[in-house]
Amino acid sequence: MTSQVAVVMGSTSDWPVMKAAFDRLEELGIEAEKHVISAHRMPAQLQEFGQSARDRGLKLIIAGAGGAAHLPGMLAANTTLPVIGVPMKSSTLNGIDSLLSIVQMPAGVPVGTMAIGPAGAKNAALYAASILSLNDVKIEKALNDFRAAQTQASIQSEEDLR
Ligand SMILES: Nc1c(C(=O)O)ncn1[C@@H]1O[C@H](COP(=O)(O)O)[C@@H](O)[C@H]1O
Repeated sequence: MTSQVAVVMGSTSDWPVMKAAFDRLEELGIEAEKHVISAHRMPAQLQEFGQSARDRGLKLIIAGAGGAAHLPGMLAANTTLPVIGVPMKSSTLNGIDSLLSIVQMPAGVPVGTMAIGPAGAKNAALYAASILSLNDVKIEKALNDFRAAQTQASIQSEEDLR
């Protein structure tokens, strides 16, 4: 089956965080593939990946990177598919560098930017699911089920506290 979403990261060191996005997509029944493609270290591969993404049948790209995190923006520069960026928490600047590199795109080339770290990675998958649910009732149902389970877990944790 063709993947609907590509989870792309700048380094294998980003995988422990980006796995949260990949796993959440899987839980929602969304076919995904994963790649390490650095805009800085693999510029030709990055361009080729971005420019062929739509023709390969992908619907959306989730891109995680840290530090001078140009990967999501450079993917967005090479495709008109939606790109969702996830800033990694960097060791020196706590991910503020990653966040600002991803969020401050020039007008004309948008990247939908999530929060720093694992919460951002999980929300990237949920946000991707919301977009795909516009044309897919199975994903819409999976999202509704996820929300209902989340609400139930919160109610239960409140009751456990008493
Ligand atoms: N921000 C980028 C890009 C890019 O934007 O092209 N390529 C790698 N990186 C980031 O460098 C950090 C350290 O990478 P290494 O652990 O490989 O040294 C990672 O968080 C990666 O996303």
